[in-house]
Formats: sequence, structure tokens, C-alpha cells
Amino acid sequence: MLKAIGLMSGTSLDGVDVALIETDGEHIGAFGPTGYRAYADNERELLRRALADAASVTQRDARPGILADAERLVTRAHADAVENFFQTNNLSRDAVDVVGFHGQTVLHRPEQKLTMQIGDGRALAASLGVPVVFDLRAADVAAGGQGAPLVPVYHSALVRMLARSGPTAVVNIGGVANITYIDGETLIACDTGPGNALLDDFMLRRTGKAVDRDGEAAAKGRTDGEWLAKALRRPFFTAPPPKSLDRNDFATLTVDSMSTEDGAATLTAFTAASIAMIAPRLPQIPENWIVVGGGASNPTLMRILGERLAPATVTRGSDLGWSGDAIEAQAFAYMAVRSLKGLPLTFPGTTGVAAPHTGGVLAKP
Ligand SMILES: Nc1ncnc2c1ncn2[C@@H]1O[C@H](COP(=O)(O)OP(=O)(O)OP(=O)(O)O)[C@@H](O)[C@H]1O
Ligand SMILES: CC(=O)N[C@H]1[C@@H]2OC[C@@H](O2)[C@@H](O)[C@@H]1O[C@H](C)C(=O)O
Repeated sequence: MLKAIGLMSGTSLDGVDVALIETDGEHIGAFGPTGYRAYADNERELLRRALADAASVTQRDARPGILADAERLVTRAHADAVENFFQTNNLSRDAVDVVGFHGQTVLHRPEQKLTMQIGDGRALAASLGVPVVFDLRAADVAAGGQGAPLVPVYHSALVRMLARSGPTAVVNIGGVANITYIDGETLIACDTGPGNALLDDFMLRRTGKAVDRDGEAAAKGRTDGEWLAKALRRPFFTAPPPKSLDRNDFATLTVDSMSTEDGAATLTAFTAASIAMIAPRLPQIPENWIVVGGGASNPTLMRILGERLAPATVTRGSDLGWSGDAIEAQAFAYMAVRSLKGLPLTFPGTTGVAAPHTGGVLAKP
């Protein structure tokens, strides 16, 4: 078993998640500590500007506008996060075999063979003195896959440990939401639609804080059924998997004419309803849905999701002993070890790549 640290800075732009696991790339031997390094408001603002500047990029190594600054910030924030993690957990860097570094997605257009994660893997390896595996999406996209979602290979390892029978779905509600369907050897995955990003962006504009904390605003509002029905008519929602999204693919769907409460309720219902829309496109309707990611901490979203998915059971991953917030970071630790071993990260059922495919680039310190 190797000791691996995974690092994820997701589309919510909230911060860097850190997690240590022990794994041989197949089985999970042990779950280690987890950590988090939030972005300061000015850092988050820089990342938001980077998303805007990335929108016109056509080459994945181009860094116009603010992107070079943003990339330095991402690298530095991840180095800080790991140094802090070493100190807090009294860990020596020599005890860690590899770091899996996702970076920050600023653009995702797989149909143009373009997916761009900023963050300098070589600089991170040099700064930490630990081997770093980075650029984990590019090989899949180059081979014709969606390059996302990548976490299904890890969700499937977690579900195997539960030793359940029958189809199970793991739903990750981050900035974008995605699902992994597991039934025996069958593994199917895709992004389902918005996660928290639309709601976060709306709340930021209305309140100056990029979150509807505990779903409080949404709980007081009324969903605009007409708006929701229209939004759900986008062809993305009836397309079968595999499919993936850029964070801002639905950014033009705004609820700015509504009150804060009604807008939050409508966007929360949009996330739940779009997740439920994947059910009939799976081989069987899952009996059990396990929800992970930040959205699992939003009780209003969880309530609406439970209503939409009934009579199936909806459980939070944290109630099964899974890490609430660090599953994606754990997944990148797991993928780093798989990458070192040349094992596949993506599969025809998860990204649409023609054959199981490995990925990642190794930077030695
Ligand atoms: N208590 C809470 N109440 C409401 N929303 C919450 C709460 N805690 C977290 N969230 C939501 O979860 C988001 C963070 O989710 P997460 O950390 O899974 O995102 P991410 O790592 O960016 O994910 P991804 O890479 O999957 O997009 C926050 O931006 C917020 O919208
Ligand atoms: C391109 C990109 O970074 N996509 C993210 C995003 O956030 C959630 C969803 O959209 C998922 O497809 C992916 O992240 C997770 C970690 C994944 O690849 O599984």
C-alpha cells in the first residue's frame, strides 16, 4: 500500500480539500486525515476573473489575461494546504509516496478536445519535495472521452467496501453535480446538471456571500414551476450518459427577477430535479442514492432530492462513515496511485472513452 495525498479545488471555488489515504490503487487500505484551505475573498475573486478570461482560450497551455496570476495562486494555495496538513498531522513528507493534484478547472469543452486545469504540478513537486501526479483529465479528452467525471472509479471502490447488492447511485453535488451508477461490474457516470454553482453565484450577487447557508433562503421561498420546466427542457437533461459540463454552462439561466428566497428555492429545485432526471436514463432506477459533496450539507436541497427520488432511499455519504467534504480529494489520491501503476482512471461507461484509459503526468521533485 502507498500513502497518497489528494488535492482538489472544485468548481465551487470555495477552497482546497486535502486528504490522505493508503491504497494499492485497487483497494483502500486506510483513510487518513483530511484538511481544507479556504480561498480568501480576494483569491476567489481572482479565480472568478480567471474563469472569465479562460472563456476565449483555444489552446490548453495558453495563459492570457489574469490566468498566469491565477495559476500561481492555485499552485501556492495547494503548497500551503499541504505544508499545513503536514504540520497539523505531524506528518513527515518522506512518509508520503505521492500527491494527486487536480488543479482548478477554468474551462471544460470536451467537444473541442479542450479541458484546462490551472496549477503547476512540477512547481508543486519541487516545492513539496514529494512526487506529484497532475493533469489527470487531459489523456481522456485526447482519447475522445469527456474528461469528466473522474471520481467514479473511486466511488466504485467505496461502494464495493459497503458490500451492497442492487444498483446504487452516488451523487456528488459540488459546483456541478455528477452521478456514478454501480451495479455489480456495471459502472456508468455523467454530470447531471447544476450543483451549487448557480445558487452560490446568485447568493453572492444578492447577499455578498456565495452560499445559501443550510438552505435557509430556499426553505422560505417558492419554486417558480414555469421557470423550472423551461430550464429542464435544455437538451442536456434528456441526453444519455456520458456527458459533462463546464461550470458556467447554465449561467445564462438566471432568476434575477425573483426575490432572494424564491430565486434560491427555484435554483435548489433545479439542482434536485436535474439529478432526478438521470434516473430513467440508467439501466435500472437505483434503489439507493448516496449523496456526497457540499450539497449534502444543504438540508433544503436534500429534502427536495428525497421527494424527487422517492420511493428510493437517499442517504448522506457522511452517514455511512464516508468523508463528508474530502471524498474528491481522496479520489485524486487514489487516482494518483492508479496513474503510477498505469491502471485505468476512465472507462467507456464513465467518460465515453473508447477503452479503459489511464492518465496523469508524473512530476518528480
Ligand atoms: N452548510 C451548507 N449549506 C448550504 N450549502 C453548503 C453548505 N456547505 C457547503 N455547501 C455548498 O457546497 C459547496 C462546496 O461543495 P464542494 O466542496 O463539494 O464543491 P467543489 O469541491 O467545488 O466540488 P466539484 O469539484 O464537485 O464542483 C459550497 O460552495 C456551497 O454551495
Ligand atoms: C471539468 C471539471 O473539472 N469537472 C468537475 C465539475 O465538478 C463536478 C463535476 O463537474 C465533475 O465532472 C468534475 O469534478 C469531479 C471531481 C470529477 O471529475 O469527478
